[in-house]
Amino acid sequence: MLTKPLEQTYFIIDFDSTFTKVEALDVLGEISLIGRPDRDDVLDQIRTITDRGMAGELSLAQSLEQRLRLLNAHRDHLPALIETLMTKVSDSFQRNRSFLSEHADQIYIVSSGFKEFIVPIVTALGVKEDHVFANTFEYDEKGNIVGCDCENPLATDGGKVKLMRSLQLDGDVYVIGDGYTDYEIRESGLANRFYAFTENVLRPSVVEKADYVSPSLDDFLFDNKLSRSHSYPKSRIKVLLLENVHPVAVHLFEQEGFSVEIRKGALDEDELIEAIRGVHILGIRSKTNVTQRVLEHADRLITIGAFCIGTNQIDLTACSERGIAVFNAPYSNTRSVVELAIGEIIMLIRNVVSKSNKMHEGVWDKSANNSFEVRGKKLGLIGYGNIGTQLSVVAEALGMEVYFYDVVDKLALGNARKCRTLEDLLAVSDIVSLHTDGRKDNKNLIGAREFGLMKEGVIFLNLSRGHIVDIPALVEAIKSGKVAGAGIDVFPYEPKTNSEEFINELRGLPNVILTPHIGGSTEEAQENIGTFVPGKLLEYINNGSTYGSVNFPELQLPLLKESHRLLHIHRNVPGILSQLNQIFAKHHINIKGQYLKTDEHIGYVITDIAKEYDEDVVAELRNVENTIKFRLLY
Ligand SMILES: NC(=O)c1ccc[n+]([C@@H]2O[C@H](COP(=O)([O-])OP(=O)(O)OC[C@H]3O[C@@H](n4cnc5c(N)ncnc54)[C@H](O)[C@@H]3O)[C@@H](O)[C@H]2O)c1
Ligand SMILES: O=C(O)[C@H](O)COP(=O)(O)O
Repeated sequence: MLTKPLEQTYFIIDFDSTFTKVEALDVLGEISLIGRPDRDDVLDQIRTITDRGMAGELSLAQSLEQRLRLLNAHRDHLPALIETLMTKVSDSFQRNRSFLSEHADQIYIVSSGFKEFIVPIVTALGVKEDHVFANTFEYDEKGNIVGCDCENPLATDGGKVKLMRSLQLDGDVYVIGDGYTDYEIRESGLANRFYAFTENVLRPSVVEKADYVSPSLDDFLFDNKLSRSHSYPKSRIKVLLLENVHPVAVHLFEQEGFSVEIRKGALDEDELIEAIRGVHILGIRSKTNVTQRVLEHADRLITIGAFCIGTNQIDLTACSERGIAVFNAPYSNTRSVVELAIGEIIMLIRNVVSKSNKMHEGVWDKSANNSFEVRGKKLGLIGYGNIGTQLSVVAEALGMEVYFYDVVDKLALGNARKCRTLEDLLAVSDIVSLHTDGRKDNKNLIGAREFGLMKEGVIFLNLSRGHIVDIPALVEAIKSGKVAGAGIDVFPYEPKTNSEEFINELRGLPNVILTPHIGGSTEEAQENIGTFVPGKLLEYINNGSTYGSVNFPELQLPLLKESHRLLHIHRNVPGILSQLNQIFAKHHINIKGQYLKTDEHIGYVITDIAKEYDEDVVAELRNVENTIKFRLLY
């Protein structure tokens, strides 16, 4: 928080690696040294000198003089430098242009860089030209840059301190910068606070001296309750990703400026309770159970991403009741499951597994007994959703006859035939493949009775969820010969990590392919999921859109432009919308757009309002009875 009124507070901002992402003289070197065989070596030398200067190991005069000599630059290189720097303005400065222009009277740029390139960049974002204090180049008669104006205090050691003394600012002075010379202003007593700016570079020796660390300008503005582009600094949004989620997802969240923690395996309930505190976004796969108990400890959780299809591991009702939106990737790995199922059907019906095992023991058993083609065989699909339908199409292409049974009336694709009952499907199929979702009611859907109804010598596949099949009944059916071959990818209990032993009664049985829940584990699928799910989570976090959520009323919203967006999640009881609108009316709030969608548990109201609003409104909206969660987007 500011300690003096805004008009009596001055913001002294560094240029290189603070206002811009880069050191301008490094960029100038990249331009001026083009074509030189030793370019990379010289650029390395320039960077080393810059870093030593910034860390306080070299005097400023030494650092400037040595770098200018190595640069060999010319006046004609400056337009290209300015053009490049324009694209390198720090992201949070770009986002907060309005702060720079609205408070131009309080903002000064104090830099040991050069006005020739600083002025065009900072004035384009609203800073006043006469508030820029920096060096100027000296040129020879051919336009070569040969040095700098030595009379300028900023060209000398302790230059920023001398300059600040001469400014005689009457009020509080806050310095924002990444370098040691910025800290020196505070050390000299000419500033009240020094904020180490770490968005582009983190210098431990500078951070150590800082009063505060600002990972971005958003953080600085948030901490001082100043006008800003984001209601909450992105660096403070914590993302926890479990179960080896693809690195592309980590990259996407980091690119957004969020703080990301990753863990390789799944966590059990107590471990997750410990880890979930302070987390805003949780990313899991099929093995992490998000229970009511876990959610009771999720003090900051806004949204959960299931980086897979199944969401049966998440207590969706409890999430809705707490206003936590859950998203998954319903299509990204379906093809991978289908390909594995087809491969397994062929391997099992040809008895390849047993033959291969024997070969490894030195047994040559060439025969056609119990080996069949898939062409013309009857494939029975239980569950005709995204995977079942895709498998149906691919299997038909191989010449199989497809039958399916689904609890919902589904359109048959191609020549597939719908079965009226599960019993009808079991009676007709040579191969039975399970593709239902993992809802609790489906526990032991396939047990002794169902195996009894199948054909003798049936091939059985489960690549859906482990609890849907009664494993002792399957073991019995395999031992009796009823099931001639089985492909099982999912199990009622699955090891949490790769170092835990897999214990199951199916181990060691003949013509059984056991796979460690890898139906969706291909490079392609994981990368697809790693891009898709963060896309959904970011749309929700940044824009409020819930399109594709598995537990929230779905709303696809227009992008937020020149408005604030109020997101209100409440228990679905009558009268909430009118209460919200009464509050808006009372405060003369200009509503620019409003959207409402409800489901049986919750209502979701989005209201876009003009940027100028009375802060009391927010408190009143939060206090509306039956409010579950409230967020404000800038
Ligand atoms: N092994 C893996 O790695 C892997 C990968 C992806 C998906 N899966 C699992 O595969 C299964 C299918 O995925 P999907 O994307 O096709 O799901 P989906 O939701 O699109 O389809 C499931 C279908 O099953 C039907 N259904 C539910 N209960 C049924 C029942 N008792 N009898 C008949 N039909 C029933 C539903 O009506 C729905 O049409 C899910 O359990 C999913 O979690 C596993
Ligand atoms: O639900 C799914 O998509 C599959 O079961 C895959 O789960 P996984 O991401 O944990 O492998």
